[in-house]
Amino acid sequence: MPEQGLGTVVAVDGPAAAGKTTTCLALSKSFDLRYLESGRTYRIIAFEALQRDIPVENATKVTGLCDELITASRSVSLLTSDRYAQDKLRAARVNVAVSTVAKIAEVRQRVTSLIRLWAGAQPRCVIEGRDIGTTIFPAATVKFYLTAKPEVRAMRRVRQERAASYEHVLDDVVRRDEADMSRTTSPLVPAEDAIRIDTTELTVEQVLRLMTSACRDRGLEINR
Ligand SMILES: Nc1ncnc2c1ncn2[C@@H]1O[C@H](COP(=O)(O)OP(=O)(O)O)[C@@H](O)[C@H]1O
Ligand SMILES: Nc1ccn([C@H]2C[C@H](O)[C@@H](COP(=O)(O)OP(=O)(O)O)O2)c(=O)n1
Repeated sequence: MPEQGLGTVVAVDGPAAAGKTTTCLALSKSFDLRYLESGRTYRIIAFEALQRDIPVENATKVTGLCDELITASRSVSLLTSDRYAQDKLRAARVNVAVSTVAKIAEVRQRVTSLIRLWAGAQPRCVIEGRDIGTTIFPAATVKFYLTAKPEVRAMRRVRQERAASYEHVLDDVVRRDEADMSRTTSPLVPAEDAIRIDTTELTVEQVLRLMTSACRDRGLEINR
């Protein structure tokens, strides 16, 4: 059982620009939790595939690349590698390629193992992604599923990345929602026991109040 002996895990899942990173970083400070952005690893694999002209549809080649990256970074370090600039991992072409990479079951298995290994070494952590509360840590201490209307999420991302075109960002958000929710392996769905928060009409502070209160109810001790 991968979850045996695990410390506190707060799982935060949901679609793009629902507010996962913002709230995870705040919870990480408030409750002294180590933070992991799991989507970054899928982005690194997609980015490297594009750099090396590996077709992202080729599951065998992408899985081979994934193994190579894991070996080169000595296992879990791939998850937290600072070799990759944020703007490169968030480029439009990576946004497109990452959905295909994230569908590959063998890649998901490897990333899942890395995340479990990483979390096993942390006394307390908060992890954001798409399948943290469903597949990776079904027995997480607290699970959140954040969402918001696609139009609102796209507008947030436009402001965040100073993107030129709202239409392009909305198309990407809707396309990734569809890809993440419809894939066979670990699709994006709320865990049955996740606390669902629709952030469409809530401020970050309001969302954080709900999340903080739920964490305290589950026995997490606040830092400050
Ligand atoms: N409830 C909210 N209201 C307004 N803006 C928000 C809210 N939650 C997040 N944001 C903003 O939306 C953008 C995307 O949020 P982020 O936390 O990166 O989303 P995710 O990690 O789910 O992709 C950021 O600029 C963030 O400040
Ligand atoms: N646990 C995860 C995390 C991300 N993914 C995939 C699906 C997502 O569209 C991409 C990118 O995730 P990321 O969290 O960086 O995306 P956003 O910041 O929410 O836009 O990776 C996944 O399949 N499983």
